[in-house]
Amino acid sequence: MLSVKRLSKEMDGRPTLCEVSFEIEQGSIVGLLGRNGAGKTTLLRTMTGILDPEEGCVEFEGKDVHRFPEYRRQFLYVPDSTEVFVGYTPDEWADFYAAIYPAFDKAYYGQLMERFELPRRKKIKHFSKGMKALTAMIMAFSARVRLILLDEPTNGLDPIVKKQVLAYLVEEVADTGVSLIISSHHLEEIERIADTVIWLKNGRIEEVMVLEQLKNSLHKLQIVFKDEAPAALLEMPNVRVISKVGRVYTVLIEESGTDTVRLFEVEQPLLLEKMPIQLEDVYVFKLGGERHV
Ligand SMILES: Nc1ncnc2c1ncn2[C@@H]1O[C@H](COP(=O)(O)OP(=O)(O)OP(=O)(O)O)[C@@H](O)[C@H]1O
Repeated sequence: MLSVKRLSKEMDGRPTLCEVSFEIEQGSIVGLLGRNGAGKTTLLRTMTGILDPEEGCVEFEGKDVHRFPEYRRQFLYVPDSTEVFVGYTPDEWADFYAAIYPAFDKAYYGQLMERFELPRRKKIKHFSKGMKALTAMIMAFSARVRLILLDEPTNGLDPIVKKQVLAYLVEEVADTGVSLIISSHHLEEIERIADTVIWLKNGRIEEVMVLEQLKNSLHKLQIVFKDEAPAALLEMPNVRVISKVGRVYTVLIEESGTDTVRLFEVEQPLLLEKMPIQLEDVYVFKLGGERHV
């Protein structure tokens, strides 16, 4: 549906995005992860046409969105702040979007505002941070676009509102087939909802991971050996020891079957427990140790 092709962008003369390429399929949720300054916002702003790339392009169903701006009406960028709209009421914001996005669904907008108990005629500047974030998302989903780009949508939200927002995002994707790209620093949030994760580092894609596929090819074991730990097993190329606390080893094993896991069982350890795989484990295994974004 959307292809980002070798996108490069400079900010203030400094390379900020370098040859970034990936695809987004209909109905998918893509997590965009990276540390502060990795280039996430610049990528989202370049994808939506707010910024022009130096090199490369963004194609929506084969059309270059920088050359054919009308295709940008098929997607919508939700920045991490709603400052632009603080002087508006939600109803005025909805009118503004309805003028830009031809499929804006006013009835749906009304339903969602009611569901989340948000006032429609109060100025946004009097809203709390959580209310502002929810309103921005409601506007985006009411626009009935094909792709929504969310820049740190859960930033500053309390845990209850955060949970509500994440559940709502998944529900929208399931109901409408809209695609989402969500930038975040939070592995644990993204892993709950994304099907693909893109790691951005210094403006470059470090890794694109299809989560289900990866989680199925990785095993995590907690093991306590009877005697000496078998070095030959722990040093196998598809095995990585991620921690050793006393005699307790936590290891990751990459394989689609269970042959290596069996080799550990043959050792008859005192304890061998299979643990659930988390996105952080995938990151540690693939990218080696740098655990925090
Ligand atoms: N308007 C701008 N003018 C100059 N440099 C900029 C501008 N916007 C971003 N940059 C630079 O581009 C780099 C990437 O910034 P960007 O905001 O895209 O990163 P990010 O991954 O979204 O970071 P964060 O997680 O902190 O929001 C940074 O080095 C930043 O200083």
